[in-house]
Amino acid sequence: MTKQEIVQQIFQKKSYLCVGLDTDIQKVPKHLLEYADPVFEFNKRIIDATKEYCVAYKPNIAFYEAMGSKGWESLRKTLEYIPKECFTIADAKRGDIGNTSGLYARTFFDKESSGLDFDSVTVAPYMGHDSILPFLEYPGKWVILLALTSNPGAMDFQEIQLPDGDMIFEKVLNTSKNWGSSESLMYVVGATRAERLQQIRKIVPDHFLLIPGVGAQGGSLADVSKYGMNKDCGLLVNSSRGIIYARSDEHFEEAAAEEAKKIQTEMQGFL
Ligand SMILES: O=C(O)c1cc(=O)[nH]c(=O)n1[C@@H]1O[C@H](COP(=O)(O)O)[C@@H](O)[C@H]1O
Repeated sequence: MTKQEIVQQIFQKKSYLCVGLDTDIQKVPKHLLEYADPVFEFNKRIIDATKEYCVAYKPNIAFYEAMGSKGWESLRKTLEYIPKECFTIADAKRGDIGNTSGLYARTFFDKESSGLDFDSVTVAPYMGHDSILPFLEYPGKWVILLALTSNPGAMDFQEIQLPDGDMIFEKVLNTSKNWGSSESLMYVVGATRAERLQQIRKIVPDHFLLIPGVGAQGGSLADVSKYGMNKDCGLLVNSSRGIIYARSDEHFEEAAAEEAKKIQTEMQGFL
């Protein structure tokens, strides 16, 4: 999917919401457990309930991998079910030596090989350019590189100041921004780190940012939008648990729709 198509969808739907499909079999409402594939049944209902309010879906691969081959099949069916206009993110946080990264890229981007055809994959920057470039060889696909993450452990490395004055997350942005372009590379910045967004926008004014951490992790949509938005919007803000587990009984779809709509309405005001 092209940047222009993403931007068009954002302004059409007046939303930059990404719904995180972090589907935990232990949290799937009981009445769905009688189906052959409860994870897919849950996702299908969540997608139907939220597709009007969001522009992207992000299944976190851990939830599917943990279920073995059954989980991969639920993931494949879920990806097929997501409406074509929605941007899809494989949140896999991959990255390895070049030839291995090539296989990870094939896993998420090459339908003939794996059955999966995501628009993008999250990648860790630690191993450097040759771990990222194999993902960028797929035309029309995106790498979403971790820059400043939402978790407390982000402080362990990402904000260490280097002798040239850059913090490590700034070095990641400065070094990687020319590996691809703003048409193929996005960055992850946690919503809990909104105070850094102005600084980040000085380095990557045009790139899209994937911002997880509103909802369950307590990040502020208002702050993220105020400091992170650019002329194209430039933001995809993710909420997973806050939407998909808004209720855990047979009314979970209505509750998910309500939560997604609430966020979309707020977003409309910021666009
Ligand atoms: O790459 C991510 O999506 C990610 C990066 C980050 O810094 N923090 C973060 O929470 N995430 C992911 O975003 C989702 C957040 O889920 P909720 O906290 O339930 O909304 C999870 O799938 C996380 O793995």
